[in-house]
Amino acid sequence: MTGTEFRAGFVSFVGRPNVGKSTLTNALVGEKVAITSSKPQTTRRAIRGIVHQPTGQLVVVDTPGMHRPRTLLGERLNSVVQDTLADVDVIGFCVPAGERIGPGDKYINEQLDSFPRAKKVAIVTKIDAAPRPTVAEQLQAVSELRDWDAIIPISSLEGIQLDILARELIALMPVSAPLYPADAVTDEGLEARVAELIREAVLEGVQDELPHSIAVTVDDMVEREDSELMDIYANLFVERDSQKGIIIGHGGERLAEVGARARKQIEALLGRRVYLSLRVKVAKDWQRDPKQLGRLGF
Ligand SMILES: Nc1nc2c(ncn2[C@@H]2O[C@H](COP(=O)(O)OP(=O)(O)OP(=O)(O)O)[C@@H](O)[C@H]2O)c(=O)[nH]1
Repeated sequence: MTGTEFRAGFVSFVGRPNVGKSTLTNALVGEKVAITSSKPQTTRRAIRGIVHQPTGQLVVVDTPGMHRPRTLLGERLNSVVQDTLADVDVIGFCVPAGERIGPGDKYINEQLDSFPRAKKVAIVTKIDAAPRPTVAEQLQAVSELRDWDAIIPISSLEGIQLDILARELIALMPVSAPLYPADAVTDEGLEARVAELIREAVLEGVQDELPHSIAVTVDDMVEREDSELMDIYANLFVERDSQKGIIIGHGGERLAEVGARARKQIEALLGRRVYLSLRVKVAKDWQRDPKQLGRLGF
C-alpha cells in the first residue's frame, strides 16, 4: 500500500457535553451544519458533515453527548450514540485542555472499549483557552487513558491544528473511493437543518431548565410564485404551559426576537429571503412519551 491512495470513511467525535464537538465539526467542514450552544447537550441527531481533501474524504457523524440516561429522551440519545459508533472507522475522543479529566471522561473512555473496530484518536480541544503548561499536562493525562492511534491538540475557534487533525484522521481511514460527491457538505435534509437553526435561536438566552424541553418541527417550506421569498412554517414545542409564556415573552417580544435571529441564519443557509411563521405549542411531557418522541422525529 502506498501513502498516495485515496482514503474515505466515517469519524465520530465523542465526549462530555460542551467539550466542543459541534464546533469542531463545523470548523472542519467549513460550513454551519451542527448547531452549537453554550448550553450542554444541544445536539440530538447524528448530523453528517463531509470534509473534502485531496488525499481523502471524512464523513463526520456528530453524536449527542454520552451521559447516563435519566429520561426516555436520554435513553434514545444514548442508543443513537451506540448505533453510530458501531459503524464508524475512527472515534475522536474530545476533552478540553483546561478541565481536568474527571469521572465523566473516564466513563466515556471506558465505553470506547465496546467499539474495537474503530481506531481511537484523542483530541484535546480549546487549547486557545488554556496556558501552554496546562495543555502539556492534559496531553500527558490523556495519553495515560489508553493506547491512542493519535493524540492531537486543537482549537476550533482559532483554527489551530485543524488541518493536521484532518490529515491524521484521513490517514487512519480505509482506502476507498470517495463516499460522497465533491460538492456535498451534509446529507441531512434541508428541513432538518432549518429546524436545528430555529432551535439554536430559541436556545440563545433561555433559562437552564428549558433547553431539553424544546423541540422544533418544520411543517412546510413553500416557494412563493412571482417572488424570491420562501415561506417556512415551523412549530416550536415545549412541555408545559408555563414554558410557552417564557418562550413567547411580553407581548410576543421574545418570540419575535427568536424569529428574527433564526430567519437571518436560514436566509444565509438558503441564499434567499424567508418569511418565517413560528407557532409555539405545548406537547405535555414529550420527552417521556414514546408516541410524541416519534412524532417529533426522535
Ligand atoms: N475557547 C474555545 N471555546 C470553544 C472551542 N470550541 C468550542 N468552544 C465553545 O465551547 C462551547 C460548547 O461547544 P459545542 O461545540 O456546542 O460543544 P459540544 O461538545 O458539541 O456540546 P453538546 O452538543 O452539548 O454535546 C461553546 O460555547 C463553544 O463556543 C475552542 O476551540 N475554543
